[in-house]
Amino acid sequence: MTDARLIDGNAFSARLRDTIATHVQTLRDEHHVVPGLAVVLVGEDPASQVYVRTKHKRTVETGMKSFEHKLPADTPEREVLTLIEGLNDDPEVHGILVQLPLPGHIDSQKVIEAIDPAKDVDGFHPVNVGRLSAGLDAMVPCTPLGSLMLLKDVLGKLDGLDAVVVGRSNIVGKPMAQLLIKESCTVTVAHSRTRDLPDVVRRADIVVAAVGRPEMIRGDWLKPGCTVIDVGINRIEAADGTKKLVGDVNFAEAVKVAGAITPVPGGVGPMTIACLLRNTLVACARQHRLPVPPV
Ligand SMILES: Nc1nc(=O)c2c([nH]1)NC[C@@H]1CN(c3ccc(C(=O)N[C@@H](CCC(=O)O)C(=O)O)cc3)C=[N+]21
Ligand SMILES: [Mg+2]
Repeated sequence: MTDARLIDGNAFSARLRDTIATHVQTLRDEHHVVPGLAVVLVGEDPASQVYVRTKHKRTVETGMKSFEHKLPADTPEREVLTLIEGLNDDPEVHGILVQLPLPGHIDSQKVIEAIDPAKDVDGFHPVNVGRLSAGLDAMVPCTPLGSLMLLKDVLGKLDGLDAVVVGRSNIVGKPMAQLLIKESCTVTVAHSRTRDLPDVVRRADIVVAAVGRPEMIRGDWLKPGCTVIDVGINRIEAADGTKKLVGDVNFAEAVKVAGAITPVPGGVGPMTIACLLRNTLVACARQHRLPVPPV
């Protein structure tokens, strides 16, 4: 069999960012409104610093305003909550993202619930979680939204397909399952306690891997021709001592069996950031009661 088609998240996200930039320009020219995204980073986690820098760069490139708030690791929880209250009230800020994970002394759920649901571009606030599960207009979490865009690009209509989501996190697994249900897939959510996981995965036309375990999903777990979305981003040490980035899927094996697969890096990661910009644009249009651009 020929190798799987590579799903190019870099190229897809670049096109999406171009489309978003066009709508940002229109908002500016016709309505004198500039979408603004505030990113809050607490502490100095090196991976988080890289992500926040990339988000800032992409936000500015797209023509939006970027407001970065970098706080020391020992910032008291109440100071973070006060900052969020200020951002909620700031008319220049349409989207608020608090980079996770937060330091251990801060209750992440409390911080998430302090964000105005209309500005919750991560889609983590319980109001947005509930709205998504009820099939209402919601801010949809960026990684699942980007994953769905890639799936629709590869497969067209998804209805009737068997989808297995491996991982049940609030950030990826659960919202991914909601989106796939909405697309009329038959959805299974597997996790660490699932029995006979390889057999469960083998039934899937669509596999979404979001477990955070490097290369856990093996090639012989896959139905030939299936579509694999690898959400994992794991930094591991290769045999020769160098650091490398791998997903939750054993790519070398999976590429021989799957019909299409996302690489790591260059798959879902860049889609997450493009969807963050998309959500900020949508949030801005809604807050100004303007038509929501079709992105
Ligand atoms: N409130 C919050 N919202 C998030 O959306 C959020 C978060 N916290 N905490 C951390 C995770 C992770 N995340 C990524 C974003 C971009 C890439 C990305 O651009 N990856 C590139 C480069 C990877 C690299 O070189 O490190 C790629 O996969 O090709 C990856 C991961 C957003 N997250
Ligand atoms: Mg915590």
